[in-house]
Amino acid sequence: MGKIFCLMGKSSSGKDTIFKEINDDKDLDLKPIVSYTTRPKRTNETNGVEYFFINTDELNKFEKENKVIEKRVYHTIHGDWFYGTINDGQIDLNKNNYLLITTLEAYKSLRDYFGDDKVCPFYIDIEDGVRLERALERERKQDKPNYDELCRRFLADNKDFSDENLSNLGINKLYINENLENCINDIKKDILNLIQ
Ligand SMILES: Nc1ncnc2c1ncn2[C@@H]1O[C@H](COP(=O)(O)OP(=O)(O)OP(=O)(O)O)[C@@H](O)[C@H]1O
Repeated sequence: MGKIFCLMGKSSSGKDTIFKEINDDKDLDLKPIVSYTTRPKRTNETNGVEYFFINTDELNKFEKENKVIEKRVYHTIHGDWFYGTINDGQIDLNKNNYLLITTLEAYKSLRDYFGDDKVCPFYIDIEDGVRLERALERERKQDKPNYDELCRRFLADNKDFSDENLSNLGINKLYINENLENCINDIKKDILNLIQ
């Protein structure tokens, strides 16, 4: 039976960067689970790669069809942005192992839905000062940098990913993303052990 590997971490901890490398690794041969969001696409993002970008009507349609495995809402300064995992036919644990970026809440929902032997957490961490610098550098490159949202998310993430929340979910291993290559290698090694 396949497994679902969940990459988690605060904003700008490096999830997207690490996801791309792990996803490209031929030895691991993981299939990506692409989440859905109603937030606007960033300049360098592609629909169906980082996320499927949908509107709230499309999300409501999935709900009516009972296809929403989990969803969360963020009350941003631009209104509510939804993120979620949709049972759209992407996931078949008889055939593949999967990789996705997710939140603690979503990890818990996935674990409840598929079972905790199938859903494995990979929590990425980096010192807050470094994370803020990386977030700012990334935001500056956007067509319309949104520094208010960057600050809101930075503060919100520190609550969402508190030590207490992590320990309540039994997540006690952190993958420190100081040196990208080392962090990726640690994650790859542990995933390989879990799928062999
Ligand atoms: N080890 C690293 N060293 C230096 N820069 C890094 C490292 N890891 C990631 N970055 C850079 O930090 C920024 C944030 O990384 P990334 O976009 O992957 O984070 P994220 O966790 O997916 O963020 P978000 O949840 O906000 O989308 C990017 O510009 C990325 O290139």
